[in-house]
Amino acid sequence: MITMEDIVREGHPALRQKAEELSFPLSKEEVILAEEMLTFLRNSQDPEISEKYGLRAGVGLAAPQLAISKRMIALLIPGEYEDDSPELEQVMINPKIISHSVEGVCLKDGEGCLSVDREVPGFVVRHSRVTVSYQDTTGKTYKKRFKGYPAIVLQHEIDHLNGIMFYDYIDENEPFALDDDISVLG
Ligand SMILES: OCN(O)CCCc1ccccc1
Ligand code: NI
Repeated sequence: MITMEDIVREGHPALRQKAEELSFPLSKEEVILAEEMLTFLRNSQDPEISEKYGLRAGVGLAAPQLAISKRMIALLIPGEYEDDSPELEQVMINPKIISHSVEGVCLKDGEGCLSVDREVPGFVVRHSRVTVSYQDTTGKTYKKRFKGYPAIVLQHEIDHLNGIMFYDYIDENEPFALDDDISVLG
């Protein structure tokens, strides 16, 4: 199972590389990796398992965070209430933002990252809405629109495939500076 030891931290070259597209059919190892990434997110959100294995809760994970420079991400965004089904539970292969809104959004409390063992305060302004094409592990292609928190998480993960970290967007001099047309979420 994937644990925190498998997640590389800032300074590791994989976090600053452009990851390679995967070709289909996926290898057995790649299919297993996809399942393991989603399982990590489920475990990280489970009070008992996360406590037992010392997992930081995550709603997304990108293969480069495992020092695997491949364009694969996993997303597990809980529903609004405890017993709801997840808002988004998906492994995306070769995800690509094919269009996005002009409007911007950011999370009121900023962002964090499993590969960053420190707080980096500041607003991370992202596209409010994105249209993403991706494939699932069988190679089936999808084109879907996302908004709100899922859109933010998705952009954070796709950034990892391009060697971008959330704090790259934070203005060092004015971390909480905001243009007045940016909506703040959360
Ligand atoms: O790359 C995944 N990861 O580091 C876990 C945190 C994901 C995440 C946290 C805050 C806002 C967007 C995305
Ligand atoms: Ni991250």
